[in-house]
Amino acid sequence: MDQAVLTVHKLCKSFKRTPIIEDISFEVNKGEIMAILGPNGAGKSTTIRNIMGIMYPDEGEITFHQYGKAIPKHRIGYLPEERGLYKKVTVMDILLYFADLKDYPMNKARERATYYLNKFGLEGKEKVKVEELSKGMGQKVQFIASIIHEPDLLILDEPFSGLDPVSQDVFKQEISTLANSGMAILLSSHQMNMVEELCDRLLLIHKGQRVVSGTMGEIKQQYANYKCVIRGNNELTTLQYIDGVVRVEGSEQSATLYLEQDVHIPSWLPLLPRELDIQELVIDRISLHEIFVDIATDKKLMKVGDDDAQ
Ligand SMILES: Nc1ncnc2c1ncn2[C@@H]1O[C@H](COP(=O)(O)OP(=O)(O)OP(=O)(O)O)[C@@H](O)[C@H]1O
Repeated sequence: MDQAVLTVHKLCKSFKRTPIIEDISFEVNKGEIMAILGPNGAGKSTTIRNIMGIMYPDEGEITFHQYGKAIPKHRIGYLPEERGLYKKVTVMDILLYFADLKDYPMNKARERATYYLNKFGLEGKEKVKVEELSKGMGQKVQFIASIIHEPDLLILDEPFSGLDPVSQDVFKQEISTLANSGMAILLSSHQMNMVEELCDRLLLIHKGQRVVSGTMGEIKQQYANYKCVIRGNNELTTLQYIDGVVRVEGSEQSATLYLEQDVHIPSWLPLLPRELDIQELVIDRISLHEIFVDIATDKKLMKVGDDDAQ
């Protein structure tokens, strides 16, 4: 049975009477990685800031199950979108400071700080001032600061932005390890590949509204239709009129045919005209990235408001 750590219920928030978040609901369970996805300006950070009590919802409820409505600051870790640490302080001092803010024992904090600094390739940086770190190093220190006190719930606003691919992988692995140890994790991102590989469930919002939500498996099954890439010299209009094709993108040399939902591939393949020039043919499901782009660019009419995916 899933154990909910955080529930957001029918959250609404407007700025100057303009609705920014409309009726957003989701849960984050123990040991689970939940992602809020959405294009720039979708309302991801606003949702997180309402959870963190940085701003207040106009409507809706936020519940921290074991702790009720009050934000259990000692049990939450938070990596804000606005990065920044006190510049003149050393790395170890800043980490101990954050632990102290959460009343975490100093000896344990020092141990954990050393462990994570080593893990993130920052060994020997304990006495270096924050201002001397590179941007990525600073982000790693800030990440450590968010988990130093062993929170039950970790909220990461765009954790991968500004990191090189190696550091992204280090973060990804660590987030996964933390979830396996029982932490409930909510993260926002627009890096689809990361979310696809890392997260158990996701909520895709667009213009402040839920567009898609569910487990990765449910979302792929429901929205990730097949696509067929054909390399060869073919007229795009010929391809467009093949049964089961929703739209065609690409060039006459390499075209991508997006297929209708529920197309049965063995039945569809014989529908390809015999005169097609096929040098290469690949059939695959569309990726989360493509689902996201389709929605963000309003290419596909998604089922807004369907409750069966959650
Ligand atoms: N304090 C504020 N006052 C007025 N409008 C705001 C405020 N904060 C956010 N907004 C608006 O709310 C919308 C959502 O912003 P938000 O930062 O939540 O988006 P986001 O999904 O996190 O985007 P990004 O991926 O670009 O960080 C935007 O249109 C933004 O301009």
